[in-house]
Amino acid sequence: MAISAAIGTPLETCLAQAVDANPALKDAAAVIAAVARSAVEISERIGRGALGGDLAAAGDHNSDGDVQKALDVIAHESVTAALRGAPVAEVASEEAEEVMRLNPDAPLAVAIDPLDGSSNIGVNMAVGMIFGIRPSIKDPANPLASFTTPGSTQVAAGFVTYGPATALILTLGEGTQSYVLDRAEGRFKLTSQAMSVPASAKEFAINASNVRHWDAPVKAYIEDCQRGTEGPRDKDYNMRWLASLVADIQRVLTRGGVFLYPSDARKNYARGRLRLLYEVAPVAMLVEQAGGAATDGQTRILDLVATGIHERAPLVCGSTEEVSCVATYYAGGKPDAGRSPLFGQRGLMRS
Ligand SMILES: O=P(O)(O)OC[C@H]1O[C@](O)(COP(=O)(O)O)[C@@H](O)[C@@H]1O
Ligand SMILES: [Mg+2]
Ligand SMILES: [Mg+2]
Repeated sequence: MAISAAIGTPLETCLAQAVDANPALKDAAAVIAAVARSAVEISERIGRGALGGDLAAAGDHNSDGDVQKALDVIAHESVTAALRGAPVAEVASEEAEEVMRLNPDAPLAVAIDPLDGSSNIGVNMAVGMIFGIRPSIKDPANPLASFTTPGSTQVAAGFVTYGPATALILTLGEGTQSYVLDRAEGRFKLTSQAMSVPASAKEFAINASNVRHWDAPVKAYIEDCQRGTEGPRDKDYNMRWLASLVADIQRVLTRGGVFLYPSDARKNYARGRLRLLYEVAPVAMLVEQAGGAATDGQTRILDLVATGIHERAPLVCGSTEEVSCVATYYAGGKPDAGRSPLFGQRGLMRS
């Protein structure tokens, strides 16, 4: 349901309007309201910085082998407590090894990254939360059933960015909206009814320290971006990398660009770093709903099916021109955009 409410309308009112227009969204709206309440709590905690204790204090390891920081655990506890009061049967959280069972008869399942961008905890940089909401599939023989369907089965998805402003980026399956936390009132208010990713862009985001591990197509694509107007892309690119998926994607949703966390040759990185259910699939839905594209290099993310709740997937997403250009490199080609002959001549002229 596209949101037609005026800018500044509270989230709860926008959700109520969406439910009026499509009653099937009632349960998803209740889940989103619960997630938003938790986000307000976490935002306040983050806003206190070191005054609220050492949020970066190291604890145990999570299912992926990452060290859990204090804020990872605080966020997980806050959001799962909120979801207990919502129509949620199962939760797949980054910070829990197994699927958590909440309200067995409830209609929905939620995949959640309670705290995204953990390396930014404690240094006053943007972090966030990511979630994808799916139908709960009641299959006693398969405890993972709700999470082993394609990302296209998500009924809603969103993320929160705890940055200079706390923002909620949301899709209920038709368009992507943004909200900002009004700190004085402790609630989110609509700031964009329809985010739109420009089709072409001149910014790429990738952790360039991994260049020696990348696959040949990613290396070739980034090299050609770096060659700027002297290469086949014929435009000068800028690079941005915040090490916080939510913040990088909020930028891409706002002014375009491409984000890549590709597979690479490091141990355990054959499918990149990001997790399919609670990072990659929700982001893909948000980006597609804003007119962008999301693939694993070649295949549409929303067609991928997880086989385990912490499974990873490579992610290439953002402006359609860039995402399809990366796919061209993966398919063994080079972009021509009608430019190859000219580029050849210019290359000759410049040599
Ligand atoms: O440290 P790297 O390899 O650049 O990875 C950064 C990526 O890892 C993440 O922090 C992974 O998320 P978590 O912090 O939830 O584990 C992304 O937000 C970010 O894009
Ligand atoms: Mg994350
Ligand atoms: Mg996380």
